[in-house]
Amino acid sequence: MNKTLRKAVIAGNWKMNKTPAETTALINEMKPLVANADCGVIVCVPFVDLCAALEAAKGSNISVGAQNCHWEKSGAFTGEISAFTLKEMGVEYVIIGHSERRTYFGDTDVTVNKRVRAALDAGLTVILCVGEYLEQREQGITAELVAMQTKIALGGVSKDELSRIIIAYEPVWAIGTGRTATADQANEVCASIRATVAALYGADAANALTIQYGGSMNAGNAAELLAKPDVDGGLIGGASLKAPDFAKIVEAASK
Ligand SMILES: O=C[C@H](O)COP(=O)(O)O
Repeated sequence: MNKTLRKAVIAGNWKMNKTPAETTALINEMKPLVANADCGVIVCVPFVDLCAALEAAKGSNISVGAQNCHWEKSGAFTGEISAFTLKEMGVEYVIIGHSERRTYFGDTDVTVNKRVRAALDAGLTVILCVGEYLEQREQGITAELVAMQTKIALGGVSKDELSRIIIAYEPVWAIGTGRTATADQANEVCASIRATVAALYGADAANALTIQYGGSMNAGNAAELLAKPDVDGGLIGGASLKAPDFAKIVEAASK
């Protein structure tokens, strides 16, 4: 697989952090620090911060994403937000299937697939998260599990639409724990995801797919992880909330 065909993408997942005013301040701090990036730069902010983020990011190389979307266009779904609403606002990306959604809010492989479908229909680009729990890694079923998550999530997604999919491999045991997968572990699973996608869509499509690693990636370990042949970027939680740290990861991805 030829990594040079793919541009790295660094996405910050702010999770449930930052108010609108804090969003404006953080993006304004980030803008000059990432202005020369030679990689995609995305910030995925809470729904209520999207307006502030879009306004602050205007004219910069920072793109804005949401952290979830519902699969229906509209209707009686209290507390949910549709992909079409996000698109109309000017949002370009949406994270779907994050393990925190799967663990705390009942997202399943099936609803992840429905959300992916809706996001693509609305014209968004999806950051699709897959990954295993520690027990599953210890059982030796990581590759199978991640392949299954990937296959179900991509059900009904065409080869053309795959160009609007980024997959983020996030081992659940490495999220917010400070315990990072080794670069070899991250690369091994990213490569297995690419093989799954190759079996579904062919080698060319798989070779063009951006596959990120997420799970305690930070300014100190990013370069080693990003140097691996199948790791094409990062989905960053904690370290994306500090502009200098996020900028260092972006710099590591730009080399
Ligand atoms: O979406 C981001 C991941 O959950 C990683 O979070 P973290 O960098 O805080 O471990």
